[in-house]
Formats: sequence, C-alpha cells, structure tokens
Amino acid sequence: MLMAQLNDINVHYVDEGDRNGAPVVFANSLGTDFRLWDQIIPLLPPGLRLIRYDKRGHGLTTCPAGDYFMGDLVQDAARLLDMLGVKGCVFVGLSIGGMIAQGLAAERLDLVRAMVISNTAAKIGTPEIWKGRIETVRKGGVAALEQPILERWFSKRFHRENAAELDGWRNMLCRTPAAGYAGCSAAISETDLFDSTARLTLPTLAIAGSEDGSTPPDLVRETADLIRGSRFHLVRGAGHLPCVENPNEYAEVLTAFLEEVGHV
Ligand SMILES: O=C(O)CCC(=O)CC(=O)O
Repeated sequence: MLMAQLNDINVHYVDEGDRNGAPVVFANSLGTDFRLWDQIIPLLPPGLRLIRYDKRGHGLTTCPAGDYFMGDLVQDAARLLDMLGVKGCVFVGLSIGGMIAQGLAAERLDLVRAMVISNTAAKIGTPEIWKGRIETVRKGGVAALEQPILERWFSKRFHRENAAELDGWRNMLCRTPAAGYAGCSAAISETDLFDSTARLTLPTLAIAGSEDGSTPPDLVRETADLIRGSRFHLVRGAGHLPCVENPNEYAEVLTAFLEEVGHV
C-alpha cells in the first residue's frame, strides 16, 4: 500500500503505468475513493504514468475532524505531486475533483499542463443546500443521504440494469466517514472559482453526463465556457459518474484529448 506523508495528513495513492511516462493524475468525487477510475485505467494507451489518490476524509487517507477548505484539498494535491516529482501532468478531476483541478491549475501551472474537468463546475450548489446535507450526515452518517445521492449519480437505466454494481457503489458511499463527507461538503459550499477559472488558458476538456442530477450538462458547459478554447463532451445516458456508466466512451474521449495535447 502506498501512503504519502504530507503536512498534516497521510494520503493513500497508487502510482502505476510507466514511471517515466507522461503523468495523468485522477481526483475523485465526493463519497468515492480512487476505485472510481478502475474501469478507465486499463483502457488508456500504454506508456503513461497514472496516479490516483484518495482525497482527505475518503478511502484510506487521513480523515481530519471539522470543516475542510478547498485550499486544503488543492494543497494536498500539490504536495502529493511535489513529493512524487510530477510536473506538467494532465489532471483529471470529477466533481469536487474537478474543483481541485481548477484550483490547482490556478495556483500551480508548473504541475498541470492540461486538465479534464468532469461533471463539475466553478460553483456547485448553494451554501443552504450544503448546510442541510452536512447537518444530516453529521447526525445520521452518509447513509442518511444514500437514496438521493445514488439517484443523482446514476441514470435510471443503470439503476434498473446494474443492481449488483449499484450495491458496490452504495457500499463505497455509505462507508465514507461522515466527518470526511461533511468536511469536503463544507469545502464545496465555500467555493466559487468563477474568477480564477475565467483567467485559465490551459487546454481543457469538460465532460458532462446527460442524466447528471448533481452537475447537469448546462452547469458544466457554463464552466467550460469560462476557459478560452475549451472542449465540451456530453456522455449521453450517463449520470454524475460517466467513467463508471460508460467507461469506453469516457476513455475514448480522454485518450483523444491526451493525443490532442501531445501527452501520448
Ligand atoms: O460529487 C461531488 O463531488 C459533489 C457534487 C454532489 O453534489 C454530489 C452529489 O450529488 O451528492
């Protein structure tokens, strides 16, 4: 097991593929760990260095008590990449992971040469929505929000046709520590990246899912439109986690982007 000892936390990560290859880094969504990308990794071209990690409060990474800030999450990513000696990666972030991507690109362009912002936005939800979710989770655990979250994460078709896999994602979600889910929710609640993202000029691919109940396509497109020259791809029939619902299409569009930016 790989654990990186950073400032105040230990981060669980995996560093696979070609250690001398061009680096691609993956950041997960709220309530998921780095297994989110399990189906994508084997579909990517050979020769890449593929790094995935569990953000604070998730997976095997330390789960501090209290509210987190987006700055903490961005610093964690930067410290991990510094520790691994990574420069000029393509950073792929989904939902809160996509917020981390935007924050990291704004602060550390030496680390990120291009980004994929998937099912995310410069601002997600409202402080009122997040306050309600945080209170519920701190009282009743993540399981108290399980049903509506799974409805936002996956299309109706996936719910109908993939009962066993859905159960696995439900388990991952419900086993997320309440403190980690609430801490990251507090970070999202306080985050509005509109101004800093509008100043970004790095190559960017935005991906949305047509059935996404958390970050609907229009919201993702609005953020993509802030970044000059960005591309937008809609995965039809998928919810908030298109890398799970349609890994082939997701890997295909990601590979095309990696080729376009000269990373493969
Ligand atoms: O998934 C995230 O990282 C945050 C967006 C969200 O609202 C997730 C959900 O629908 O529960």
